[in-house]
Amino acid sequence: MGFRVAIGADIAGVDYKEAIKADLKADERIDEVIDLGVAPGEDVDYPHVGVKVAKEVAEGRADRAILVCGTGMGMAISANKVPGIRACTAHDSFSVERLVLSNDAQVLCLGQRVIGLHLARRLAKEFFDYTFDSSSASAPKVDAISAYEAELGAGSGEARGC
Ligand SMILES: O=C[C@H](O)[C@H](O)COP(=O)(O)O
Repeated sequence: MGFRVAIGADIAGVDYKEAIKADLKADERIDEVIDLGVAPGEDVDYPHVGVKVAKEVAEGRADRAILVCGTGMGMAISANKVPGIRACTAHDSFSVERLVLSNDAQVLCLGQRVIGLHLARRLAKEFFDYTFDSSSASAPKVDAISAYEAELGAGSGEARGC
């Protein structure tokens, strides 16, 4: 079974998002591309798109996601607010490899104002070359991130009286 991929951008990233979406649709490793905006010409601030796309992954409707804004950084910061999400900007091949193999990240963030279109398209493609190995030496480190998230999440829930 192939990947279900959610994709999103703000107005500063929509051109790359459209190009990457077309590439993903032509990629035989990908079963479904879920475009959560923005549409060309539409202007929605990046946190709203980043969280919406991250929830698509966290709630199980997508396996991975790609987010594009001006730098990739605002999208990453926003997506990481969704529990269970590991998102980061990666603008070189080695970082994209380690993003999956070291960090088990589900979300790749790219900056349209930082890297060229051809590199962005190449990195988006490479993101699907890798699968995290849960028996690797990296796994306990990712587990530690999840444990901190659970501990801190439980604490804040209690503080809110949830
Ligand atoms: O990280 C934020 C993005 O780069 C966004 O596209 C632009 O944000 P700004 O308009 O606040 O610079």
